[in-house]
Amino acid sequence: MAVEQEHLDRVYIRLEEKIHEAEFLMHDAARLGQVGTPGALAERDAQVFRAGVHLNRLHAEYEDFLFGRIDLLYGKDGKRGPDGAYTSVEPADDAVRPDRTAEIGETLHIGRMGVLDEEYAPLVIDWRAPAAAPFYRATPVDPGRVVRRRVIRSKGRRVLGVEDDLMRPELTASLDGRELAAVGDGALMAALGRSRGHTMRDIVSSIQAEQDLVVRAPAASITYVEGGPGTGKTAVALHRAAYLLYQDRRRYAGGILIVSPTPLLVAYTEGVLPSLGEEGQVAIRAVGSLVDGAEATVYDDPPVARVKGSSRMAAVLRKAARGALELPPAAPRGQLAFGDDSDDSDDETGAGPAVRTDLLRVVAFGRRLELDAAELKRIRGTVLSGTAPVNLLRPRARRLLLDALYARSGSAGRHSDPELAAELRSSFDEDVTGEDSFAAFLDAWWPELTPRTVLAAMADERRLGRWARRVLNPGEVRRVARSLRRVGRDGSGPLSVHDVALLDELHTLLGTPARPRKKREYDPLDQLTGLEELMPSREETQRERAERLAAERTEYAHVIVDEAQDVTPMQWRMIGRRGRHATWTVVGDPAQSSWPEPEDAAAARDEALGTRPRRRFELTVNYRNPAEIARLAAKVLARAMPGAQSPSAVRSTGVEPRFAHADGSPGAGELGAVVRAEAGRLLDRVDGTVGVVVAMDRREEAAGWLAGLGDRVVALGSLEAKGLEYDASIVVAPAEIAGGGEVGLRVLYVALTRATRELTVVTTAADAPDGAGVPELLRD
Ligand SMILES: Nc1ncnc2c1ncn2[C@@H]1O[C@H](COP(=O)(O)OP(=O)(O)OP(=O)(O)O)[C@@H](O)[C@H]1O
Repeated sequence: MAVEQEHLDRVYIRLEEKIHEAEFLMHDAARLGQVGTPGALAERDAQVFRAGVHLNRLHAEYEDFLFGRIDLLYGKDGKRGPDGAYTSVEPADDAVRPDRTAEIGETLHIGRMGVLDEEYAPLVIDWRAPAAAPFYRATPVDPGRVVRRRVIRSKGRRVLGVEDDLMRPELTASLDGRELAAVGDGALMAALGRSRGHTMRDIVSSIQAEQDLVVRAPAASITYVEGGPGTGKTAVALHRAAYLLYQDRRRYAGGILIVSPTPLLVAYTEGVLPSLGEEGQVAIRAVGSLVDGAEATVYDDPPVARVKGSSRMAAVLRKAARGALELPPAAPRGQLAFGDDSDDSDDETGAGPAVRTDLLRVVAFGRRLELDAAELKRIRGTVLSGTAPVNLLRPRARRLLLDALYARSGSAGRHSDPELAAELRSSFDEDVTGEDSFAAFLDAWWPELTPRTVLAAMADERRLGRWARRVLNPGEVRRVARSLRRVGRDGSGPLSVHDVALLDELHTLLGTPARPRKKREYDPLDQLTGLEELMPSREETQRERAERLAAERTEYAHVIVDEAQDVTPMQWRMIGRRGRHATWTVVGDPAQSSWPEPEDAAAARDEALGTRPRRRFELTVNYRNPAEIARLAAKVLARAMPGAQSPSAVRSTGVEPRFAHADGSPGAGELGAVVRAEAGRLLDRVDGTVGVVVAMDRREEAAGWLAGLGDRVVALGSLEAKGLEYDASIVVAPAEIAGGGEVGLRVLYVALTRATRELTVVTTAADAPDGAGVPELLRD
């Protein structure tokens, strides 16, 4: 420990120097700004940005900066990489002497960022650098050059402990003339046993070999990862984002999108790796928040979700996008820009006096001209025969209306000279389009449609029935229409996760019409130097800038999909549009899928991912659940997916899951009272969090049961539990969560695999517990 403490002291001295350097650069930049030439300003801007990023990174990674060390044999060749470390993976032929003794040729410390000393020798190697890979990859079976791997636990500037693993225990190796010793008994167990808080912790010090292969897989194609609960899929996906950014910052300046199933999981994982947030390249978004300005806040019932998520909806929406042109003019057709209703307050909402759309009447060249309903229908049909987005077809519709009016006017054949004819035509057009009635007609007859208004229009069952003819059955139409009443006539009401994917599809079908650019606020400085463009506004912090950059992006260079087994076909289409030119990492577990039609989803996924080659990986070890909990969960897995392999749990706590029964008797036997008592018990037994998982329709009730127990305990619906973890969990009424179907069993499997230490199952009569309290679903 003293040896590592000494090294850590040197590292922190160097870090402080680097922080001062970055601060100095920022001040220096401020002086540059006073010179005032555009060149100096641009340079200043870049310098401030770079120094700011660097400073942020130093501050963000400051805690527990150093966490590992490897002692290596001499390499095959003497080549060194840019970080000063030898590059060879294999030991030199004579590195091990015939008597099984060896000399340590190189010692590397691994940390959150690379740090060089004054002589440019590596003090710390960045965990994402190639030279750090052996720290994660080496195993006694395949040690490469690694003789000893050491995990260093520190808090701030103090080394708290070291844990060694010998990768070549058969060797007697020496370092600086002294024999290499091994201390402690493994770092992984220490990491796994720690209690959980409300946010996830990174695993940089203990990434395992099978996980490291995924983290560092080349990004040229699609990286496809499957693994059971707790195998580290989410953790690995996040570390992979950090790795990709480190490895090729320029390429991923195009952005990395991480799609997560719920806002709860986003909140849980967002802060894992500070280096992810720093330059706005990485956006972690819930699948219900992928469309700007739309935020899913409600859940659809499973039968509704099943229709809305199905790829059949794409056909319905195609019809709806076109059919919505025929909405009665009195219907609200706000000019809400897609996903942004903030800057259009002065626009019409269309609620004014109704304009007839079955007759166009104008006066041009002194004559009254009319197009009747049949003619208008023909014109609309011609325009819609194209495949372009509906809103972008409006100029064409306008042109065809003018053509038809011109033909009616009898002016068409008046001039044989083409130039004169063209002149006549253009003055005719001017005459017509200058009339308010023409503009009003066009607005009513070919309104600018927004995704929200079309979605709102689908709440009318008869109308939706027309649009969904031969695609949805009447029962499905009724259910979907009914659920959409929630979004209100103008579409501004609450949305479900599935509605958001529909909005995105509609956005594609409707298109965003070109708008005149918004005038910028007048700034006298603009005219002098173009300063506004060059300067990050002084009030905007690094973080805000990052968030703004992320928000403005609509396509990404790499897309990571977490919990991919739950992504519906319509969601795959939405996510696919954000990664048309991207490479992908897709992680999931079919055994945890709450989506009932896997084939439909697989087809949509393949469409989104395209034909790029896929590299498949499997994670096989459960790092979350102790064996006692994993064994119980495996029983549900056997019912949900007969023959599926459960991941093996790495540790055991000796504490078996507990069963408590609520028999419905007043007082202590009532469900709420039993759950509350069990929650209280678990809060006493663990230091960290307790999650109480209930069927979706019991969420509010459950929150009431736990009132006053503090913020270490939370109630959540079974679909919200996805991806989360707690020190202890209570699964309430398994039969209710499973709800009688195969999908429900998979949801129950998710619920049972959330705890890192203790699990309590509370049963009701519907669970038919046996003499030992074990419910039917959890018996062999
Ligand atoms: N190598 C590791 N070292 C330490 N902890 C790890 C390691 N791998 C995973 N873990 C921990 O195990 C837990 C489960 O990881 P994670 O949530 O990424 O699993 P998952 O496969 O996404 O699970 P689920 O399918 O249930 O969502 C987390 O607390 C994570 O930090």
